[in-house]
Order: sequence, then C-alpha cells, then structure tokens
Amino acid sequence: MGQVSETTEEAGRVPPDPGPSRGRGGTRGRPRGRPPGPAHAPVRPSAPVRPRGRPPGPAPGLVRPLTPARPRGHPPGVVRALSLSPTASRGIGRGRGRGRGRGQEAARGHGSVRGRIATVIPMPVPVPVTVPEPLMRPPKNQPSQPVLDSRSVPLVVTAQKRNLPKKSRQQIAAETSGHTDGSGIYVVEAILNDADFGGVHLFELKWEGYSLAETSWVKKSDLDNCKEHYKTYMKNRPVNTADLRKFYILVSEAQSTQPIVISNTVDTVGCPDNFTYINENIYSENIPRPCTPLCPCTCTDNCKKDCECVEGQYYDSDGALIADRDVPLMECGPRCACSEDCVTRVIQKGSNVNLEIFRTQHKGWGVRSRQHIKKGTFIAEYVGEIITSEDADRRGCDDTAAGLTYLFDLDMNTPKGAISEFSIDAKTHGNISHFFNHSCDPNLEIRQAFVEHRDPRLHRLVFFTTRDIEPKEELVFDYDPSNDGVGKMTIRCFCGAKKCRKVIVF
Ligand SMILES: C[S@@+](CC[C@H](N)C(=O)[O-])C[C@H]1O[C@@H](n2cnc3c(N)ncnc32)[C@H](O)[C@@H]1O
Repeated sequence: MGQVSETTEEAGRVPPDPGPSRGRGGTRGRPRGRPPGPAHAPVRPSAPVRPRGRPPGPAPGLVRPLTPARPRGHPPGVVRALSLSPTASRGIGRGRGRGRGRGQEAARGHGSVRGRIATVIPMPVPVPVTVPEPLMRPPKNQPSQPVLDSRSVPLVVTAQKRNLPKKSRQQIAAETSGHTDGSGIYVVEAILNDADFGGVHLFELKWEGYSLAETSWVKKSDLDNCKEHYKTYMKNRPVNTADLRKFYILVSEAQSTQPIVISNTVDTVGCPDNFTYINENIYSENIPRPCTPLCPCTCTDNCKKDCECVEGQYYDSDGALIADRDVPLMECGPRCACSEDCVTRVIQKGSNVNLEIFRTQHKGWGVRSRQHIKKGTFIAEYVGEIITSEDADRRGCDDTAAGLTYLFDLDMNTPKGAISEFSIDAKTHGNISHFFNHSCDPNLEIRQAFVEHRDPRLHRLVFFTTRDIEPKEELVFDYDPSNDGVGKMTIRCFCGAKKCRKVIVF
C-alpha cells in the first residue's frame, strides 16, 4: 500500500553515531547522528598548531555566542507541548488547572530562550566518522574580515582557495599557533552530520586542524561560504533506510485505509520510538463508557430524510462536509436499520486519501497529500488514549516541561472557562494525525463527531479539509484557533504562511 521514499545516496556517506534512541520520554526527535548532550564549555585546543585560548571558531561570518552551547531550553529535537484544542475552544495547553503550573512555568522558560539559540554548538563528544579529503573554502563575496566573538577574539575568515598547497596550510598553522588571543584562521574541513534540534536544523562542522571532539553545529544560513562542502555533504548524506522502513512497517501494518508513504530527504531521523500506531481511541481503565447510547434509527431510505439519529444534513452526496462549523456530526451507528450507503456514514468509513508522512525542514515530521483533495473531505480522526482531566494534568505537567505533550482536550461541549472531563493523549498511541503540524493559515479544521453514542463529554475529533488541496501540500491545522495569545508556552512558528503569527502559543 505504501512505500518508503528516500532520495539521498548511501555511497560514500559519513556514518553517524547512532546515539541514544529516540523515545518520546525526552528524546523524541533527537538527532540520530549523535547525542547533543548538555551544554559544554568549549574544549581548549591542545595541539601546538592550534590557536590557543579557544576552540575552533565558527564558519566565516559567524559570531560565536558568549557561552557556546547547544540550543538552550529544549533538549535538542524534542517535540514540544501540544495540548490541542478544538475550534471554538481555549486553545492549546490552557485552562488545565492544577498540576499545570509547574510544567507551564518550566515550559515558559523553554519558550523564552528558544529564540536565542546559539549559532555554534560545540560538541565535545568525538564521533567516529570518515572525514573526506580536506577542502579549503573560498568565502564568496566576502573579503577576509575579522569577526569578533563574545570574548573579543578576532577570527580571520580565510580567503584561501580550495585545495591549497601544503605550504600554505603549514603557513596557516604557523600563523595561527602561539597566539593566545590573536587572530586565527579557521577553515571548515567537512560537514559531518545534520539534524533537527527542536525545530532548528543544524549542520555539524569539522574544523581543519581540530579534532572531532571540537566540532560545531551551525545553521544552514551560516554555510553560505561553504557551498562546496554543503553540496558534497548533501550528495553523500547518510540515510537510515532501515529505520525508515521500520517506520513504514509500523504505520502500514496498522493502517487499514489510506496508503501511507514515509519519506525523509531532510535529515537522518527515522522511526519514532515508543509509538504505537492505532486506528481507534483507547479508553483508559478509569474512563467510564459513554452513557448516552445511540437510539438506532429505523430508516429505509438510507436516512435521506427525517432520520432520528441526525440533526440535519452534514455531508453532500459525495460525502464532503457541508455542516456549519459548530454543528456536531452525528452519524448513524451499528444498530441502525440503514445500510452502509446511508448519507450520514462518512467518518466511520475512514479516509482513503493518499498521504505521506514526510520530514520537514524545521517542524520534525509532517503530513502531506499525494493527490488532489476536495474541500470538505474527511482526512483523519485524532485518536489516542482517552484519559481523565486529572491524568491529563499530570501528563501535561511532566510533558509540557519536557515539551512533549500531545494532549487534546475533549472540551467542545464544555462551558467556556470550565475544564473538560476528558482528554485525548496521542503521545505514545496515535494515528497519522499525531504528525499534523500547525499553521497560521490552516487547510484542515477539526469538528466533533458521534457514531456509536451521543455522550457529549466523549465526542470524537475529526479533521476535514477547508479548501481544495494540491498534491504535495502539507496538511496543517491551527493549534491556537482562538488566537487570544493566552498560553504559557511559546515556540517559534515555521508554518511559512503569509499571515504567520510567528509564534505558536500553547
Ligand atoms: C503534534 S506534533 C506534530 C508532529 C511533529 N512535527 C512530529 O515530528 O511528531 C507538534 C510539534 O511539531 C512541531 N511543530 C508543529 N507545527 C510547527 C510549526 N508551525 N512551527 C514549528 N514547529 C512546529 C512542534 O515541535 C510541535 O511541538
């Protein structure tokens, strides 16, 4: 039904250190190449040819941060808190009441420092890599100019041509050694690795004359003078095909309707750990069964008119959503007299849209369409574990602090300001909707629906397209539809919409 898609080659690649596994308990989304580890002070170079006083500098044009460190606030690559909220609701992660406070405070800390991600992140742990033949990098349109870092150590950007003769290299070494705080020439030898650090994609640089314990992680925008290295690296970039295949199997074995493709042409991240693909909600042990069973209809016209189960017409003859935004979608159930062709039965049949889980540049995994989709088409249900509000508080507290919550409150019928009784947690159990990203200009909307019962506290959450969708278009919804700015955690938004609000407030 589906397939694994990857476009990069394996030959000649630089094998990454497998690093720790990517379980959701704090490591999800962590770059597979190597564990970023805690922030470290720079490792002082000890080789005699090395400029003393500091580790290798950044790529030309970079200004080193005061305390070189990996991005602060989030463990690299974690997927941050998401307490999804329905259309007319309070918004992500809000109003959860007790138990939230501590996590939110912590999370706020995370959010606030996120914008100050250090450009250069020294990684003191050596990586077993094969370093290609060193290339000298000619900075384009950039004369040699000193770039001052926070310690006022001038770094001279080399204007040397590629493949410098040996003498020149020795000369450089001679010039750069023995200066404690004088100028030094820092040359990128190779790009070793790349990975997503909590939404920021970074590349690991090996500096000429410096060890593998002294690499730096920089943004793509800092590689402007490194185009040859970049091209070489991208051509040979490692792809963990086996891990992608594992991801594909995880999805396709459980997925019963749509064909799903998995692709990653961005980084080396593969199958999420500790994630089970499910098609239906799982009720936690302490969740009561719905208390208002559906009274089955006796319709013989497939519910075209006056069906007791429904309160209006929700779908057109093609099954496209036409009901107003605040209308709950009540479908006929298993005990109804109508047939499979009943006009109310849309969600329960599932979706057959051809979708792809793909790796985005800055948002981790996302979902895009592989076909044209018409406006009003049912795409997926948000499924996970149904848990109590108290459990959601507990999980939200822990997870929000770690930036890992996938909670969606079932509050579409809860009075404004009140807390819903139940939530859906899709962190470890979910379906394709687990991977839907946020956009300030969404093409999906979320509705409440009922099939087997009518218990307003346990409504189902279902996604429909709000406009026609082109092939390759990402499917996204608004995590904060009320956009009231109320929330405790903020992350930078990479939705790329013209009217992007720049931040996602949870
Ligand atoms: C429900 S998950 C979506 C799937 C996720 N991308 C993944 O890889 O599993 C929500 C997380 O995705 C990321 N994300 C989603 N939309 C984003 C956006 N517009 N900008 C930045 N990050 C986004 C954030 O890290 C957020 O916490």
